[in-house]
Amino acid sequence: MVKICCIGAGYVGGPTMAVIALKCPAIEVVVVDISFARINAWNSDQLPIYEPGLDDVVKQCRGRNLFFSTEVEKHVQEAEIIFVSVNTPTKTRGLGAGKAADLTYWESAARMIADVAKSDKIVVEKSTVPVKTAEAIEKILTHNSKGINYQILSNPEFLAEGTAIQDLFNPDRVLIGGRETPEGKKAVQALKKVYAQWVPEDRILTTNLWSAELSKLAANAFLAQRISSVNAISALCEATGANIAEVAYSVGKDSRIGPKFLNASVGFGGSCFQKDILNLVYICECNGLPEVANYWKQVIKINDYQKNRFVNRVVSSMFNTVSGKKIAVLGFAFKKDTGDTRETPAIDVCKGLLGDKAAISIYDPQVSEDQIQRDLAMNKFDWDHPIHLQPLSPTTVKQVAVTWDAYEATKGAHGVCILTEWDEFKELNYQKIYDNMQKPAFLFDGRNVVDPEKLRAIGFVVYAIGKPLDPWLKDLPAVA
Ligand SMILES: NC(=O)c1ccc[n+]([C@@H]2O[C@H](COP(=O)([O-])OP(=O)(O)OC[C@H]3O[C@@H](n4cnc5c(N)ncnc54)[C@H](O)[C@@H]3O)[C@@H](O)[C@H]2O)c1
Ligand SMILES: O=c1ccn([C@@H]2O[C@H](COP(=O)(O)OP(=O)(O)O[C@H]3O[C@H](CO)[C@@H](O)[C@H](O)[C@H]3O)[C@@H](O)[C@H]2O)c(=O)[nH]1
Repeated sequence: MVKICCIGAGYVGGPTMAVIALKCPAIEVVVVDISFARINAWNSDQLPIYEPGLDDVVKQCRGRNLFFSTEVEKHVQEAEIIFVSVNTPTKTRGLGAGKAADLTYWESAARMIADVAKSDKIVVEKSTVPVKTAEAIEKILTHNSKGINYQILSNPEFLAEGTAIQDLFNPDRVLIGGRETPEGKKAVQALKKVYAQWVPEDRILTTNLWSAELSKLAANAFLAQRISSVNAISALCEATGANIAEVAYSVGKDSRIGPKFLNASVGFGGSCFQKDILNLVYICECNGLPEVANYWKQVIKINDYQKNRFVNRVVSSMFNTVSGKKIAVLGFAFKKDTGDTRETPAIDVCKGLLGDKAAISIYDPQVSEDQIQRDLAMNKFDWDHPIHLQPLSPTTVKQVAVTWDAYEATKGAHGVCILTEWDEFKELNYQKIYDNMQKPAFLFDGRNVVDPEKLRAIGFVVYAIGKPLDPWLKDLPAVA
């Protein structure tokens, strides 16, 4: 039986390996991690991540050909193919701080492989890494090789959270980059054979190593760029009376542009877009391409602008102060159908409101109070380190309450901010919410989930990103 080991049992390692195990019953897959808590959770009924469809896949193969273990070295030693899916956060200190990828976890995984391996290995980069990382990994492995042959492949992951299982079952493409030597080509074929169990051959792309590594960064940059483009236009819509939903629909009807990823929002979040663009910017700078670096930097600047703009809309609408006012925040995750809060725009919006001394009451169907408190107390970029290595929150943020019900969160509030597009927020009884709020009652929709006209008919003052402004907001500055 072919044996695969995956180092890193996170949002990528867990679901990808579960799907490989499901689709390839003849392969034994072991996912290993240094975090006992994570592995215990993978072995329990309460998986460590919330992802629609994941429970079912794990239940079908766990204990059959899918295993989760903390015995990292043992399973690395036994495997022929080793996926490395560890964190690659943005560096917080030293050279490239705030931009470059921190490869500490990757390097330590590579050194461990070199230490324990006794047979030839195919080492697969699953984490998102800077271009040329494979060269560095190759050096670590071959300098410590004891005569063992290593082939490094780049096989970046394109799944999105919330739809991971769907994306893995039916990927737009699987990308495999390898060395163009006979051994490199053989390794590419070995990995291709795994995916070919369920992915049509014409969707398995093979390239050289550097193209595969760069394609991942480029794909995320292009996706994020679309969101910043539509968000930039949303500001102009508000200034002119155009409606972003109509503009995005009309623009996306052009088959050269397409309709996806054109939803205006309070800003993009998630552990990938900002981190990967910063990484791309750093690589451009290191390669003497400042113009290219500046071009991509703008995608992040517009995202920051959009989050600030939202906070300023809230504060300026509410008589220029939210001090001591209760603001309900509906949704804290970075998108619907996930409990993940890494880089969620909700963190920046809440911090902005707290800066103006608001009292915040938060409800999210999948995010715990502990997580929210930790996120609001944490420093930038700390959230993408392995959970057990993150600093514990020193104190709780006092002006923040977390509730398990949208009606409780909004009771007695002066304003409501919708920051995640959970489906249940479309179905809330807004009349009931309005009746229990202070007046005038404000609603700020950062995800365009409600119908502003219906809510205005109830009595709310409504701000919705990129939509024609409420008369209340018309003469107020967009950016205070
Ligand atoms: N989250 C996504 O949707 C997504 C999608 C595509 C690619 N990626 C990329 O995949 C990589 C992993 O992302 P993630 O979201 O799964 O991160 P994660 O934090 O959820 O998981 C990473 C895991 O690796 C473990 N780990 C770190 N160092 C280790 C070591 N030396 N040995 C064993 N385990 C170790 C950590 O304990 C953690 O559980 C990142 O490079 C990310 O950019 C993420
Ligand atoms: O039209 C849109 C689409 C998305 N978003 C926001 O953008 C962020 C990212 O969303 P999404 O891309 O769906 O989720 P991720 O899980 O971050 O997935 C991205 O990042 C992954 C990690 O690299 C890649 O694998 C995926 O292909 C890529 O879509 C979220 O805050 C969304 O709310 C918008 O504001 N408007």
